[in-house]
Amino acid sequence: MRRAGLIKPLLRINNHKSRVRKENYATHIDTDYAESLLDPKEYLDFKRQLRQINVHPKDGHTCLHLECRLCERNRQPAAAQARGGTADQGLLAYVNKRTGAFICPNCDVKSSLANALAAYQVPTPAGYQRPPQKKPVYETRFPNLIDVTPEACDALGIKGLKESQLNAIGAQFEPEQNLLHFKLRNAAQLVVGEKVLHLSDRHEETFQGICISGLLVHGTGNKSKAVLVSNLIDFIVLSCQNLETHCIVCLPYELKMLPQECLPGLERFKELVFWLHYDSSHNWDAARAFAQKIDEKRCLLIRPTETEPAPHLALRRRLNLRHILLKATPVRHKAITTFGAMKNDILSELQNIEKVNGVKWKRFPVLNKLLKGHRRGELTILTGPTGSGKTTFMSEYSLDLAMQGVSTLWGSFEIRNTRLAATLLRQYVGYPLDNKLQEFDHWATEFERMPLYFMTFHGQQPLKPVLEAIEHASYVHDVMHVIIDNLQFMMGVSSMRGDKFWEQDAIIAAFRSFATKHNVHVTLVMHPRKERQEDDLTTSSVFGTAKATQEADNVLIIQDKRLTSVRGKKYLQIAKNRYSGDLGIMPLEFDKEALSYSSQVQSAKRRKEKVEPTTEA
Ligand SMILES: Nc1ncnc2c1ncn2[C@@H]1O[C@H](COP(=O)(O)OP(=O)(O)OP(=O)(O)O)[C@@H](O)[C@H]1O
Ligand code: FES
Repeated sequence: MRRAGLIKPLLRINNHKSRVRKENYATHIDTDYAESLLDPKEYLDFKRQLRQINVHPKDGHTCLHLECRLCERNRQPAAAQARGGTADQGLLAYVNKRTGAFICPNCDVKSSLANALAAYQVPTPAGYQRPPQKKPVYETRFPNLIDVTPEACDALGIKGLKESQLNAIGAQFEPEQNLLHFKLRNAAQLVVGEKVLHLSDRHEETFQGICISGLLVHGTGNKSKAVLVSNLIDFIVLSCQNLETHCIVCLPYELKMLPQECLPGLERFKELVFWLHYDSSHNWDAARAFAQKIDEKRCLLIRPTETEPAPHLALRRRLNLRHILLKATPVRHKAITTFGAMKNDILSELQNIEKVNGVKWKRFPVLNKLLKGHRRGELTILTGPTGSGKTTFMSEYSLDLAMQGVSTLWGSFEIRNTRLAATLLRQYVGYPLDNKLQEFDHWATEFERMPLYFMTFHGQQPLKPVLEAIEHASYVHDVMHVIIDNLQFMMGVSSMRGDKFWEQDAIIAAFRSFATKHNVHVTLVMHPRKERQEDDLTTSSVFGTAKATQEADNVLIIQDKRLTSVRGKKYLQIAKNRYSGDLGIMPLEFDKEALSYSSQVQSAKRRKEKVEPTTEA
C-alpha cells in the first residue's frame, strides 16, 4: 500500500459477488487482504527480487506467471531442478499486472504483493512463516447429482441435443431441484465452485468461495483460442459443436462482472472471442469493459445482429455457427477506421436500440422518456440550491439502477458513508427502521446483495488518489456508475478564486476522459453559483466556468419554486441531453417517510394504504 497519500481501500459494504461458505476453503495466506492499488515501485522491487533469486516469471497477457513459494507445498522447484527439470515446473502463481494481487490457484488463495515479496526473499525474513497450505477441497451444495436424464435434456429444448452430449461436457443433473449442474475450476484445474441452470425457469446461480476464481471451460488444453459466452445455454450449444479450434468458456457471473481472480484461467488463450447474449440493456458495453480487463489486443467480438445473434438463438434460427464465429471482428478499432469497419457496429446498435438506450429507471418513468436510459461512458451533472435534495435524489436515482445490477461506486465527500447508506437503505425499504429495528437484519441482508461500493475518502481530496481508486474499482469490481457528491467538497472550495476555477476545469476534464476511456458513467453533484432565489437556475448556474456543462452529456437541475411562490413546486429540469436531445421537467413530490421522490413508490404506497388503511394510534 502506498504510504504517502495513503490510498484507502474501497469500503465494501457487501459481498454480492458470491455466496460464501468459509468452511469449504483453504485459509487465506493474507486474510486481511485489502483491495488496494498496485504500487509501481513495489512491483519493480518484486521483479528485481525475483531476478536476484533466479526466478524468471513469464510476462503473460494480464499476469506475471511464476513458481509459487508462498507456502510449504511448493517444494517442487528444487525437486524439479534436482531431476534435471527447470524451476518453473513448480506450482504456478500469478501476479495481476494492474492490481498486484498475488493469486495462487493451487491453494486457491489471494494475497498482496507485499506479503508475497517476503516469501521470495533469501534468506527468508525473520518471523516470516510459510503457512502449510492444503489443496482446497470444494464441498458441493448439491450432493445428489446424477447423470443427465433424457427428460432433463429434453427440458432444455435444444433440438437434436442428446443427454450423452451433456454428460460429455461435464453436466450433471439434480433431480430434486430439477437443475443442471456444472463445476467451476480455477487455473490449476481445481474445483472451486459450481454453476447451476434451473430447468424450470432458466435462471442461473453461481456458488463460489472467497477467491471467486472459477471458470467453466470445455475443450482440450492445447487450444489457444476460446469463445467467451455469458450463460449456460450458450455454453451447452457451442460445447456440443465440438469446435476444432476453440475452447468454450462460460463467464461465472454473466455480464455483471468478471473477477480479476478469473484472469489466470484465461492466460493460456491467445485469442478470445466474445459471443455474448445481451440479456438486459446495462450490459450492452460489457464486452468492451471486459476486453479492457483481459487485454483488448487478443479480443474479438461478434456484435449481435439479426444474422449474428447469441449462439442458442443462432442454432434455433438454423444459422451456421461456425460461419458466424469466423466473422468476429477486433474489439478495438484501429486509430483510423472506415465506415465499412463500423458498419456492423452501427447495424447492431440499430437492431438493439433498446439495449443501446441504457438501463431504464423503474422509479422515474419521466426520466426514461426524456433521457431514454442510463448509459455507460456518459458524464452527468446534477445541481440545485443548497439543501434542495441533490444527495437524496441522487441516492434514490443510483439505488434504482443498482437494484437492476448497475455496479455503482459512491464518492460521498460531504456526508458520511453511514448516513448515505442509511438513506439508501430507507429508500430501499420504503420506511424508516428506527422503530422497527427487529426488521433491520432482514433488510440489511437483502440490501447487501446489491453492487454498491463506497469510497472511504471524506472531505477535501486531491484528484489523483480519487481517480486511482475509481480506476481500481472499475477494474476489480466492474463498476459502471460513479457518483462524486459533491465536487466542490472534494476540491475543498468555499470561495472560488481564479486558480480554483482552473483547477475545477482540470478536474472536470479528468472525469470526462475517465468516463469515455473506461466506459463508466460519471455523475458529478455540484453546487450552483450564488444566485437570487427567485431566478430559475440554468446550465450557466453551475459553479465554475462553462466547461462543466460543455463537457457534460446531461445536466440535471433541481428547481425549487416552493421558496418563492405559494403554489411553487419542486421539480427536476433536464437542461441538457446530448443523447436524444429531449429536454423537460420531472415533478419531485417528496415522501419524507420513504425519503423518496418516486411517483411510482408513492402511488404504490397510496394503493397499499387504501387496501390496509393505517390505524391511527
Ligand atoms: N422535497 C423535500 N422536502 C422536504 N425535505 C427534503 C426534500 N428533499 C430533501 N429533503 C431533506 O432535506 C435534507 C437535505 O437533503 P440533501 O442533503 O439531499 O440536500 P442537498 O441538496 O444534497 O444539500 P447540500 O446542498 O448541502 O448538498 C435531507 O434531510 C432530506 O431528507
Ligand atoms: S502452492 Fe501457492 S500458496 Fe500453496
